[in-house]
Amino acid sequence: MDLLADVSNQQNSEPGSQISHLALDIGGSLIKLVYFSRNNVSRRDDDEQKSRKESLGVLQSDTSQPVLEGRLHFAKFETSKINDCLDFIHSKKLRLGGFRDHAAASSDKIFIKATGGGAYKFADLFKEKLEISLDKEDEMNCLVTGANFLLKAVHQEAFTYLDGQKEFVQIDHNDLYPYLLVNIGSGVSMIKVDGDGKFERVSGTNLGGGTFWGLGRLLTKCKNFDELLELSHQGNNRVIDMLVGDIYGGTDYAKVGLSATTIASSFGKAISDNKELEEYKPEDISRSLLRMISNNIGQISYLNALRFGLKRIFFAGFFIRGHAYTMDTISVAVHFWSKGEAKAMFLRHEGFLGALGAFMSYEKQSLDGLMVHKIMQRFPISVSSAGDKIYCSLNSDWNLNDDSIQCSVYGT
Ligand SMILES: Nc1ncnc2c1ncn2[C@@H]1O[C@H](COP(=O)(O)OP(=O)(O)OP(=O)(O)O)[C@@H](O)[C@H]1O
Ligand SMILES: CC(C)(CO)[C@@H](O)C(=O)NCCC(=O)O
Repeated sequence: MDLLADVSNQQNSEPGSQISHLALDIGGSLIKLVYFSRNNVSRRDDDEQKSRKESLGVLQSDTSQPVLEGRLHFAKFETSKINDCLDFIHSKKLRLGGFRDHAAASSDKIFIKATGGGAYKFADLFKEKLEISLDKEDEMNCLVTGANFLLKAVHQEAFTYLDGQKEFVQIDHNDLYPYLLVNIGSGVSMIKVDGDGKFERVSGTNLGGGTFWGLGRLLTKCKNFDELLELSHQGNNRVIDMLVGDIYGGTDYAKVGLSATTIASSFGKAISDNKELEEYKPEDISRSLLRMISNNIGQISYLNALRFGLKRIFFAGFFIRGHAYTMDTISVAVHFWSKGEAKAMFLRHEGFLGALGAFMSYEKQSLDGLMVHKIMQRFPISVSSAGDKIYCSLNSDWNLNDDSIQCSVYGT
């Protein structure tokens, strides 16, 4: 099996770099891409590498030399604009990140790892437009692989968010499992994770990110997702939501633990307001909608955690978008229903779990003659069983936008 980048000297759009290992996650709303572009390492760069290695905290006794350096890139496209994605792959020559399977009947075929429903739906399109065959990886398996990798390999990956306070969670590798992974994409999957490759999709809900964006677009005329999310900042959900206090004449229903400000019925005020849609502010609609979806997901997640006795729930998926109000609502729902027993946690690289999982599935294939068994940030990882390591240093905020991280590969 050859990685195309190993056998080709073709240029790509970044001078001095070569693409290897492109992986795709083609979902109902978004296509996510992860790819590695490497720079050739020359002797001249030795000093720079040494200082980088030191800054990454590689042990002084580790005398290994960097074998290659490069960047791990992340990009996303709306699935409805798949042609933009195909153009991107073409223009950046990302197809070089595929591989040829010599064991297969026609060894001239180029394969790219792909997951998500679109790996099936758009397989013919990729063949027709880019002459690429998609090597399909199971979506849930990729999500779990991506989540386990991030939780184990990336420092300050998981955090809690409550009352506007973000707090990073120290992950104990020996005490990570079991946990509930809630991936909020177009729809929502809830997966009980018991170990590496050990998981079960225990539940899901069709009220997910697609519902928020779809209903929000119809009700507010917003043109893009971020605009809708932005609107929710300025909105007041109490204008449309019917609160316990609205029903109980301003008082709590204390006997069953419901405060006057608890939402009794999302959008319930619209029943009796006698107002037309145009009379509601789009920002109030957006806020109510965001609260409704987030609350519901938080509640179902908690119920599933309860069902299996899980204390930790990790939320991921591009719906979250690192958005304060979304995370706060989910956290409050989990806290409220579990009476503080269960903990909602979020992942900095929320949207790329599936794509990273597909990317990791290349790991048994050669990269520059090496076997790459782990991609890891310096922190706080043990030596990989195969010996070869990639250290990644993260730049500060790449979870929110398309970005890349610096990686160095050190053979041992
Ligand atoms: N720029 C954007 N355009 C569209 N949706 C966005 C955008 N940014 C965030 N979202 C939200 O993220 C959701 C998609 O998340 P994600 O990419 O994790 O799922 P998906 O893989 O497309 O869906 P599924 O796994 O259900 O097939 C959208 O439904 C929307 O709520
Ligand atoms: C169908 C998938 C798995 C596609 O990613 C996702 O959109 C989802 O989990 N939807 C929810 C389906 C349900 O369990 O009701």
